[in-house]
Amino acid sequence: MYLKELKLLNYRNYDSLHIEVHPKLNIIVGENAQGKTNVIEAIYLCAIGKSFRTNKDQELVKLDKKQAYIKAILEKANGEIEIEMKLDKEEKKKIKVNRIPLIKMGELLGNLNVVIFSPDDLKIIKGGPVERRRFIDNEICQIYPKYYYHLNQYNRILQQRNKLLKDNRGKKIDLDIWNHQLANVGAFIIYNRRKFIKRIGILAKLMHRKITDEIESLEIIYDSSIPVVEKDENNDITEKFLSELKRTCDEEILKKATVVGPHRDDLLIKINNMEVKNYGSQGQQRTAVLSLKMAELEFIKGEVGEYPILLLDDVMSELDTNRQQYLINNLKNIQTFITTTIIEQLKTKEINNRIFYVKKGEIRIKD
Ligand SMILES: Nc1ncnc2c1ncn2[C@@H]1O[C@H](COP(=O)(O)OP(=O)(O)OP(=O)(O)O)[C@@H](O)[C@H]1O
Repeated sequence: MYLKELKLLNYRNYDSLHIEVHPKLNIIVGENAQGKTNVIEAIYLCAIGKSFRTNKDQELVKLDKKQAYIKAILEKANGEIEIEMKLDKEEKKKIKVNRIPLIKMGELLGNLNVVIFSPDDLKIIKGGPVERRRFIDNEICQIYPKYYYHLNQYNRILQQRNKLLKDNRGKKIDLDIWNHQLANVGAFIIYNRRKFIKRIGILAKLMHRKITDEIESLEIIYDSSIPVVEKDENNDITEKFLSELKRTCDEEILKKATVVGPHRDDLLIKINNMEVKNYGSQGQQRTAVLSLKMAELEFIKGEVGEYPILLLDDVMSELDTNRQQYLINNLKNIQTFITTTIIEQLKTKEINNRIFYVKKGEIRIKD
């Protein structure tokens, strides 16, 4: 799949923008704070329905305006798709796909697939478990909308269950109905996360071996708070989840919160058997993220039959020449958007590309 056109009105620092983009490589160049990431963000928004920088839609609307509008036209194997989004400072955003208004946000997922790689992604390695859970959930939601609905449902049940634990101030309460609901939906989440991590883990291991000339072995393991084993199906996980809830009931009354479940799970990321978070050098941490991102591209291709669009926000300068070259060499069939402050750094001569020069929310094109 690839993006053909992007239109923005009153979006961030853009009054009005209409660009036709290159099916392969698009380089967005400009000094700091000119509007490069804003373009990437608008594309991401059309894929996921929310920004990767903020949860507040009103921040996306130009400061002195009430509404913003985004239109993206894409080409996919089975035809053209038009995604339109209206953002309002006072109302919920409205989305149309091929001119049909969407009723639920989840309906947007799967129309446009993207993989984003920005300096913030180092948080997948260095940040807390919440960052790693966010990474897994975002990826699975993109290709499996049913997961998105289950995740929302799990969070609602969890919130209500935690509220009951809080309101009861340390007294014993009967949570049986809640336990069954939580375990059922939670098992679906754990099952799918493990399946995803297993697949992406194999791909990332391959990528990492190639990038490091066979020197390093990358391993990614789903570390669940429920003692699941390889062969466990959904039902087995539900049973184990229920018995863990029983086992931890005194602890949760004391802590007034649910202490086991997918909301407490994590990922272990290891290089040559050592956790990268604690023992990896900066370079190893960056390479591990690069391997993960390359794996995501292949994973989505395997799932949906087409490569997603790759958004590289300000990461080229963070990679050494070898890593940059590896990345560029592997992008030949993938539409890519790169933001950079210095065009000279990019050695992309062998690939057809279009260069966009950004200055104060205006874009000039050079082919
Ligand atoms: N809602 C808004 N209304 C008007 N301007 C905005 C809004 N949100 C952000 N901006 C402006 O957009 C600019 C930042 O754009 P962007 O994040 O795309 O920068 P960039 O070119 O990627 O910069 P850098 O190289 O520093 O990452 C800033 O000048 C900021 O003031």
